[in-house]
Amino acid sequence: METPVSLDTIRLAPKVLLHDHLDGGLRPESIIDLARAVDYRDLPSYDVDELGRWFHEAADSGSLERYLETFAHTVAVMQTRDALTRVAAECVEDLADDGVVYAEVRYAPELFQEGGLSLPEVVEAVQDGFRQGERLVASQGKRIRIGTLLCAMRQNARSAEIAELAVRYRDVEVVGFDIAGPEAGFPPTRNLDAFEYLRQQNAHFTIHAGEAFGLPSIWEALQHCGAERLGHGVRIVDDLKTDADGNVQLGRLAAYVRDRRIPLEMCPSSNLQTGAAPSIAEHPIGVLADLRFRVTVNTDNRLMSHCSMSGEFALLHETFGYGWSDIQRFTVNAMKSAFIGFDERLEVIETVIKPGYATLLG
Ligand SMILES: O=c1[nH]cnc2c1ncn2[C@H]1C[C@H](O)[C@@H](CO)O1
Ligand SMILES: [Zn+2]
Repeated sequence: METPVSLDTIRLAPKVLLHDHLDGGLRPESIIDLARAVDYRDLPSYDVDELGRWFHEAADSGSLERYLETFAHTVAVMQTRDALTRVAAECVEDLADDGVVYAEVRYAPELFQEGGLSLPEVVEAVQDGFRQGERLVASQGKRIRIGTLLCAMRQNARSAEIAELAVRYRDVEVVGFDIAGPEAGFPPTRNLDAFEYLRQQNAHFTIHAGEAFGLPSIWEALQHCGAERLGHGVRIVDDLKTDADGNVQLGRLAAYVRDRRIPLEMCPSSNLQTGAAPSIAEHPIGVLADLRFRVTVNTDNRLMSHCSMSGEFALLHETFGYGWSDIQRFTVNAMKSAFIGFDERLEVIETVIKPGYATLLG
């Protein structure tokens, strides 16, 4: 018998997450602990519930720039080796608790040097935390694997250095690179040398594009920079036209994205907060999934958007009526689009995802 789809049953389903920011997913209680440890006095509240609410409300601003301002507090308490390791380990535990079996978690190493850490020290502290978290989860009989993406911030000029760092740590689960931060005024083409280097090294990268800025940003990310995936990419809907008979026509860029199976890392709750989509019912994920773009579902920032993978799927189930076969398709799409090896992706699809959904489908 088919298991009914609900938040609780979605939590049991194996899920794959490609777009989650380490500094956007801290537990409010850990932020308070870490702030006390380093005597950081600027948190808006030292009460766990109130602080959680503050992040969600402050990020609910309708603007990417204001959304990003809330990261000042999480970044401030992540300036030591121990803090980075703890935050990374807790991230793994929280994702595994939610039924995530593979996740690519990203962060910008350049933001964590205020306490004197070198870039390699930052990366090693986070990798230690991910491995600790994976071991803990395995000892509880659950399975999760974490790949890391290193981000360079668009507004800084350190992308070449961060790209080199990603390549240096590629054999210890740093699986790719990204650029993040404010989109308007910082086109991805400012980082061409980094992308050129990554391509020469056969390394993988995704680019935040088409979130706060439209089609030109997506076009540049793909055709100038060579991005393999798009972070968000929601504005690709601007290249769809509905004709008089109600048929949707794809413009050249949208057709390219669909034909080449370019993965869209869509983050519904985050998009509502930054104003990239007006409401969940009008979120482009509906039409893009109908048109069979390679859509994936992601959290972006679990703290700021007060969300989880299971919560995002529950929201989509309520809004668009998606059932297990749709959730499985999004999950397989994500696993196919991961930056780990083909054989490793296949293994997760065949041994974890397909059997998991077969059980739920009954
Ligand atoms: O949705 C986003 N768009 C652009 N940048 C973002 C988004 N969410 C988080 N960031 C930024 C803030 C973090 O400090 C940085 C690295 O994780 O990435
Ligand atoms: Zn993001």
